[in-house]
Amino acid sequence: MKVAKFGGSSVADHAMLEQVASIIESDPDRKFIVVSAPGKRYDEDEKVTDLFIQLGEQFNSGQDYEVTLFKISQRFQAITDQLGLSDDIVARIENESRRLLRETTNTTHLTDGLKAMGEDSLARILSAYLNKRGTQATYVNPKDAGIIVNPEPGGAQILEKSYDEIHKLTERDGVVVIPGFFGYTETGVLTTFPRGGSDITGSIVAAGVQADLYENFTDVSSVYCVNPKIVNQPQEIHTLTYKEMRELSYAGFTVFHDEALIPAFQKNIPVCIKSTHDPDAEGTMIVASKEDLSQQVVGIASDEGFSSIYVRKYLMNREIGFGQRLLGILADMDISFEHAPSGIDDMSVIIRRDHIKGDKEERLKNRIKNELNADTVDVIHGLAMIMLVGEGMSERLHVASKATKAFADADVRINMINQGSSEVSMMFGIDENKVDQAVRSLYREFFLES
Ligand SMILES: Nc1ncnc2c1ncn2[C@@H]1O[C@H](COP(=O)(O)OP(=O)(O)O)[C@@H](O)[C@H]1O
Ligand SMILES: N[C@@H](CC(=O)OP(=O)(O)O)C(=O)O
Repeated sequence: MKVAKFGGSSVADHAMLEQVASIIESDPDRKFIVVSAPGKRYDEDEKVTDLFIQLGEQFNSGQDYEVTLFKISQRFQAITDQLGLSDDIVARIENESRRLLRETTNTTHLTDGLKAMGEDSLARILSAYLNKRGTQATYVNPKDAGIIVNPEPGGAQILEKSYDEIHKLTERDGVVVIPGFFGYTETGVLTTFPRGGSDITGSIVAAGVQADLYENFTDVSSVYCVNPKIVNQPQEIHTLTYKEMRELSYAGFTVFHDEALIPAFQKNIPVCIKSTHDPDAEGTMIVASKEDLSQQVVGIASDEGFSSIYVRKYLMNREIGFGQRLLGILADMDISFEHAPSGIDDMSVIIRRDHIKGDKEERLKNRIKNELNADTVDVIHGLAMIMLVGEGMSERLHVASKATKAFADADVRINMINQGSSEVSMMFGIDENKVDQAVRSLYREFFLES
């Protein structure tokens, strides 16, 4: 028994949905299907989820939102027309969106309600389409599926007790189609997972029904060792461990959500990343452990948009609790941090740039200066983090020397190195304008040179 999740790129238009239906029908084990909202059909296209977010923002700021609602309806209308389905589904999208706008007084609940409409509608469409083709299928709302989450709008996390409820889905006949990306709180409030969170739903369902395999269908035929948008046709990765994939996803491999590994991992369910365009290709398996650890680095991930808060205070080393108080200010201001390298009289905290938008940066600096009596507080923007990952990274010195050579070859200055507590990764901070040249050089060093 398998769970198959189809991402936004796999359900972007009617032709993709025809392909999705054939993939489902080609394997009777594909019983539980999780879908995203229609994604981009071409580079400049808009994702349906983004359109729904825009709709909510326009409504909240008193702007005209009719054009956006029309765009959304048209997008679904094109799909249902081409698949020969009734107009009811599209009428429902418009009516339900208007009802949400009219009746939802809480802004965050409204945003989540609208955001979920894309996957919810697509699941209804796919289920109707499968039935039209003669394949018995049922749309199951996440509430009926038992997906119960904590009340954190846009950042939901599954509650453990969901799994027993989800397991009851195995009693259902035919194919079960569940919209990804959202669940319900114990008090019945619709709450979405973080962006890209349909991967998380797929993993939760796989854990709940105790699937033999969680197949994640996307627009690439495997996970590559570097982002294919930076290196043309990089080497494919055939097998990864959960640990490796989680590090890589978190550090920039957007192909699979980093929070989607945990549910599958806890129940030891293997994950396979596969291409909707080429479903017979082997794909990438993500498993608990692998025997061959000869490869030191399996992947190089990169991500931009980081800032460093540099704090200097003479005799910081003698001041017990300084780090705790610094991080306490961040926690108090609801800012999460990524890394915190420190020296004798200095400490840097690396955060995501968008955590200190607007006047928050100035407020943060003032608090650090005043409350910690810091000599210097500087915020440096424009940083990128590059992460080398591999369970076989036992000789880390060797990896570090190869990496620093690659940075030097590419004429890229390293601002920060973090060997980290994780035994499987090594992180480098550099100028974000130099990411592509750095990644290409690292790729040459670790994957092309023998
Ligand atoms: N290392 C990588 N291997 C494969 N794809 C990657 C990698 N890093 C980033 N990506 C990007 O992830 C994309 C697939 O993820 P996403 O767009 O979220 O798909 P979906 O719509 O199926 O959820 C690919 O098109 C690719 O550009
Ligand atoms: N549609 C949601 C959730 C999701 O998982 O989408 P995708 O499969 O396109 O990454 C988003 O855009 O965030």
